[in-house]
Amino acid sequence: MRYLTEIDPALKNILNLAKEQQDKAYAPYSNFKVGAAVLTQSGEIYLGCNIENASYSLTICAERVALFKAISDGHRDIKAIFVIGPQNEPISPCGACRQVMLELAKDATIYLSNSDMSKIIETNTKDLLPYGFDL
Ligand SMILES: O=c1ccn([C@H]2C[C@H](O)[C@@H](CO)O2)c(=O)[nH]1
Ligand SMILES: [Zn+2]
Repeated sequence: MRYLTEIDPALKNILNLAKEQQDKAYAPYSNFKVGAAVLTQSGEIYLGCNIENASYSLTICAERVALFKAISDGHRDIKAIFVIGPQNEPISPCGACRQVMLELAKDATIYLSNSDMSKIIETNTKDLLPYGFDL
């Protein structure tokens, strides 16, 4: 895990797409809008936002939406995941997302950004979930 103060321009473009996706978030309960992007090895990009529900626990996080879109399109080769939140510090994925990423994006590089992309953490699934459950 390391802190980046700048990011490769190609990656920054993808992070920007994730940022735009924050506007699409359906978050009337928390008003906490998160955007995500998933990059496949073949270069395709899938975007996601968080989608909440009046039955709060049914909420799904932005990164799982983006990842499930990629998986449901047949991709099993996830290269990178980008998540951007509304705070001044980089977003931190919840435990459920960490478990899902460990299974579906084992070898991905994960970029976690604050709202203005001035603080970005570069990490991976193992660092995010040491000793995670697997069969
Ligand atoms: O990494 C994260 C952390 C939180 N959320 C969402 C879930 C909920 O809608 C809102 C507040 O927790 O933010 C995400 O989408 N991704
Ligand atoms: Zn989550």
